[in-house]
Amino acid sequence: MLGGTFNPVHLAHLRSAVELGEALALDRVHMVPCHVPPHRDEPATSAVDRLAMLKAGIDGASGLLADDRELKRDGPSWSLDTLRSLREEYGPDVRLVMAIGDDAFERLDQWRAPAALFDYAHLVVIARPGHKLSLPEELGEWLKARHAADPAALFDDAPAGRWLRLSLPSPMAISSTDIRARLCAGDSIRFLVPRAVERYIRDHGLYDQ
Ligand SMILES: Nc1ncnc2c1ncn2[C@@H]1O[C@H](COP(=O)(O)OP(=O)(O)OP(=O)(O)O)[C@@H](O)[C@H]1O
Ligand SMILES: O=C(O)c1ccc[n+]([C@@H]2O[C@H](COP(=O)([O-])O)[C@@H](O)[C@H]2O)c1
Repeated sequence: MLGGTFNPVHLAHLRSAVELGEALALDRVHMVPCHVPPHRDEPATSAVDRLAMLKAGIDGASGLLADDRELKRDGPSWSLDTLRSLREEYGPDVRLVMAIGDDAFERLDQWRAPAALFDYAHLVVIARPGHKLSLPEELGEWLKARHAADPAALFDDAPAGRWLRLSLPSPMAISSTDIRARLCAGDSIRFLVPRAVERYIRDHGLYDQ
């Protein structure tokens, strides 16, 4: 599972999903747009538009799924509920992985029931270019016991419960914030998002361009 606000989805999200799947030999990657982001202001762009852009961006790519399960729940889109629902779908024995970028990982201690997340999935932290990972001391200490040295160790003994930081082959310094700023300024976003996402943004007049 790779969750996100995806406001809008960009090539680093999509490339990360593909490379994550390959690096860990995953059967599929559920890309899950949040309905109501738990720890940031509600985006001006609706969850329906963000999901539609994600679908357009994935464009049938093998192994990637645009997963709308958070849009079906009201209230904050807690990842704990999403993992619980994936675990129910796949059963107790399948290895589940939740992937998040460095920036999200640094704030894990502010998430809802962070320890309980590990009951449902492994956590993989994707190195984000231009970002030096810096964990609050207490969070770093707490995570030590759950650290896996490599992907083999991550999957060694249990379908959930450990974490690992991964540097993927094609890191990209792209962010949705930067894309929104470019659109606001009337600048090009060509080659930062898939062509179909660019078209959707234009056709729906999103981001005040
Ligand atoms: N360039 C990137 N490289 C690696 N991981 C990324 C990158 N951009 C986003 N992520 C990760 O993907 C997940 C979803 O990201 P999100 O939708 O918040 O995109 P974003 O570009 O960080 O958006 P914003 O700039 O609005 O915060 C998060 O876990 C985030 O850390
Ligand atoms: O469950 C939580 O408490 C929680 C708190 C902050 C973020 N998340 C999830 O982390 C993912 C990345 O968040 P964001 O804000 O970087 O798009 C996204 O799926 C969010 O729903 C989840």
